[in-house]
Amino acid sequence: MPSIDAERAEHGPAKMTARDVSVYYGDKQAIDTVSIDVFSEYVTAFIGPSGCGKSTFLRSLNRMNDTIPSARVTGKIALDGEDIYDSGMDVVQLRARVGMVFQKPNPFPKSIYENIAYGPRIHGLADSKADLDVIVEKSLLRAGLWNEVKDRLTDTGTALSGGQQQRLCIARAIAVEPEVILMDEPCSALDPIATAKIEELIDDLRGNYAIVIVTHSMQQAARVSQRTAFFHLGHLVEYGLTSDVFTNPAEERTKDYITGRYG
Ligand SMILES: Nc1ncnc2c1ncn2[C@@H]1O[C@H](COP(=O)(O)OP(=O)(O)OP(=O)(O)O)[C@@H](O)[C@H]1O
Repeated sequence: MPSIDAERAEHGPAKMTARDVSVYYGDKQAIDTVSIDVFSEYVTAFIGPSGCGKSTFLRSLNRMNDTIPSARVTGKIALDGEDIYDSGMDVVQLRARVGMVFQKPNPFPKSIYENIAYGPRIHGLADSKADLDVIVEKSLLRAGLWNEVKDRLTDTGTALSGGQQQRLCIARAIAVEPEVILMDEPCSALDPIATAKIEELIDDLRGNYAIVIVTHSMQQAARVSQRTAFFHLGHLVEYGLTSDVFTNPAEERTKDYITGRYG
């Protein structure tokens, strides 16, 4: 496993750090004292058997768990060194900086244009309609969707194919200039061709963001990520270079999982 000091020397400080993070739903503990550093310009994959807490931990990184009344987070999570659970943290602003893409594409029931324009408008990123037009075009271009939708920007986003809807959701996240993009099984509702397009897109985007992806597919983790974190029963068992985790795991439990012994 590459040391965090080596990562810092290469990439500067971690974009996000979690220290001794535990997450509870009522009395039930779903995540147990997880510490991890996430770096810009990397795709970090969270893998592990169903129910091990991957999504729970992912959601704690932009306080999406706040929307679940029974959920409680302890420990410390920082973005650029700033505690995201501090009472002074603006959660709307945090979720723009740490964007999220969900398992099921969830465009707003509005036009393609409006799906992208909404965030930049409420975050004051555009002074004029012309500015907004530029943001919409740039975001759709970056998400690899512009050519497919440029002549139908007023059509409703929900009329697009599943893969296009997911790229629209990625464009929507990008439009508010995030630093981190969290993706919770972003391809699980898509066919193999749409999945391949999203994977290509993740690779294209990686240079500009810290990307964290939860995936059930070890092949996908191996294809898209440079770092892999293996979770089991709420614990972070192993975190390291994807190539090491898949070819030479340090922990027996990781080996059992990647060789298909459980999961
Ligand atoms: N809203 C919730 N209320 C109560 N318990 C929950 C809630 N969401 C998740 N859990 C529980 O927390 C544990 C971790 O769930 P989580 O969805 O984070 O795991 P996961 O690894 O992402 O699973 P999967 O791969 O199946 O999506 C599970 O035992 C689950 O039942």
